[in-house]
Amino acid sequence: MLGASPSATSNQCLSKPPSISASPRSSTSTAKPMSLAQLTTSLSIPDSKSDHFRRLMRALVHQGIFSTDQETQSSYSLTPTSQLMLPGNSTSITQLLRVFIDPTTSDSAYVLPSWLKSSEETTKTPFAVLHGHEIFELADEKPEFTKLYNEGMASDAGLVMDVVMRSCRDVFDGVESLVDVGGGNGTTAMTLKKAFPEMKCTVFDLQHVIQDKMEIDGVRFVTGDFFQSVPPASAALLKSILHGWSDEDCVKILKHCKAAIPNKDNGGKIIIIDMVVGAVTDNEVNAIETQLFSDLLMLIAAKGKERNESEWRDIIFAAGFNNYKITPLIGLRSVIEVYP
Ligand SMILES: C[S@@+](CC[C@H](N)C(=O)[O-])C[C@H]1O[C@@H](n2cnc3c(N)ncnc32)[C@H](O)[C@@H]1O
Ligand SMILES: O=c1cc(-c2ccc(O)c(O)c2)oc2c(O)c(O)ccc12
Repeated sequence: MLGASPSATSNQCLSKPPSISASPRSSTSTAKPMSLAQLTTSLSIPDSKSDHFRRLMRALVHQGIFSTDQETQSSYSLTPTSQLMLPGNSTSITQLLRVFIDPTTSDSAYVLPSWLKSSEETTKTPFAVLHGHEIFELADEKPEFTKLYNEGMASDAGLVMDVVMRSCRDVFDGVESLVDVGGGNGTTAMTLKKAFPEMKCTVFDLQHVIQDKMEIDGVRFVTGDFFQSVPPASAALLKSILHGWSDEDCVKILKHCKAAIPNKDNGGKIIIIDMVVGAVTDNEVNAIETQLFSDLLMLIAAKGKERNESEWRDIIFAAGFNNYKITPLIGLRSVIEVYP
């Protein structure tokens, strides 16, 4: 994928054509469409491979990664999709895409056929069958992959929190303190702290993710295990957590979150940011298809699943909550506010 390739960073003049405005962050750069010759030169592709490269671009145009003028097909521009892959941008998801295409993740898919047929491998994911460890247990053996994974999740947080802050920041209004459960490197909590300076923000995650961080930009870091307990706060945030766990595990995590927040009369709430399969705001066919592929990723790399509303309702009520409200965001995710 050109935009995601480290060698494509010289491709800067493809950034942000003025005609394309669907980037989540509006751009001030003046990007121009590029001809095939300009592209092959800047990507160091020899003339002998120019036509091979043109065929790759043709397929990427068909996929919506680039656009081209219909008549001459002589120049290529970025689309909203490829704008999300530009390096050095706080809403770039290049690092997340690198996690998906890394052989550590993608090779697990090849285990799926034998895994499905085996009655023994019900407690391990295809990922663990291949690597001997689940994804969060690889820090010692594959530190490079764990680093990539944590950076990938942070890049997802950069994009999704940008959308959340633009479309439903009121979800966080009046929240005095918040614990970001499984909050990774703190990207989400830092975005919230910037937007709500009065909010006391805590990131809660495993030792190997947080290491010796104590406090950064007013955000506190606490090490622990959400299957044991969750630090107290007025609200608990679960972003891209529950999709990675079985219904039983989700109920356990949600119960620990419920114990961490004030009761019904005192205004506690849980804020879940995850996919609700079928709850999409636009371009339904593509969005649902991508949600279903994300569900397959959860099948190979995690013990979880992407849930539809009825599946979310079941785990929310099983954990003892009384009420919830779903707000779909642009893209694939929804915000689910959950009340005791
Ligand atoms: C898919 S990532 C999501 C990270 C972050 N919430 C985000 O959306 O960018 C899942 C996170 O859960 C953390 N995690 C996994 N198991 C955990 C546990 N038992 N207790 C606390 N955190 C855990 C992982 O280390 C990782 O940071
Ligand atoms: O490989 C994974 C990928 C993701 C993931 C996160 C945010 C996204 O936007 C997304 O599209 C995928 O989440 C995981 C997870 O939550 C696990 O527990 C285990 C593995 C994964």
